[in-house]
Amino acid sequence: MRIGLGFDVHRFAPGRRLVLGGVEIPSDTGLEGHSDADVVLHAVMDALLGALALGDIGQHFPNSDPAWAGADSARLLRTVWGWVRDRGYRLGNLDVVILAERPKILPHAPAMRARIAELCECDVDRVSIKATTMEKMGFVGREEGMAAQVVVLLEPYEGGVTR
Ligand SMILES: Nc1ccn([C@@H]2O[C@H](COP(=O)(O)O)[C@@H](O)[C@H]2O)c(=O)n1
Ligand SMILES: C[C@@]1(CO)OP(=O)(O)OP(=O)(O)OC[C@H]1O
Repeated sequence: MRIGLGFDVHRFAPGRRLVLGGVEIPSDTGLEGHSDADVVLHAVMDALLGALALGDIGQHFPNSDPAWAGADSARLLRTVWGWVRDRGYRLGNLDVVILAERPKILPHAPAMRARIAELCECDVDRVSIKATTMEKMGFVGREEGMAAQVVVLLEPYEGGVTR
């Protein structure tokens, strides 16, 4: 078994799309980033990479590389998940906490769970999404941006998938 921890932060930016957990959420304010700035999938990828001691997403998809400008983070996660699968692991479970004053995350959690489960080739009941505000404290509380934290457990598995 391997455990991994991921954390990411992105600043709010008016006029940008808000993509979280591979799902576009209607909002007049999105997140700033070189890629689509999907803070949730970035933390998922860092957790997976951490579990296998493969570094972090910045090493594999540098923000100085024009190839990743506007990148769909779901596409990057597919690549990272391929590395996990090729090493003979399946997803045990994955737990996400989104730190955001807004928008309300819970109505979008089922779609995010389904998308992450699809990308990580597992049943949706292995993927959890939770959210909390920061009670108006700190950069999240001031609505400057949002953060996501993820813990993942990988299990050795000859078949490669968890269905
Ligand atoms: N962006 C968010 C933040 C919170 N929630 C949900 O509201 C509950 C209460 O949040 P507190 O920070 O006041 O504890 C939280 O447990 C989530 O269920 C949310 O959906 N989106
Ligand atoms: C995936 C990348 C690619 O530029 O996305 P960014 O939007 O730059 O986001 P960040 O979490 O700051 O760093 C990860 C990068 O590797």
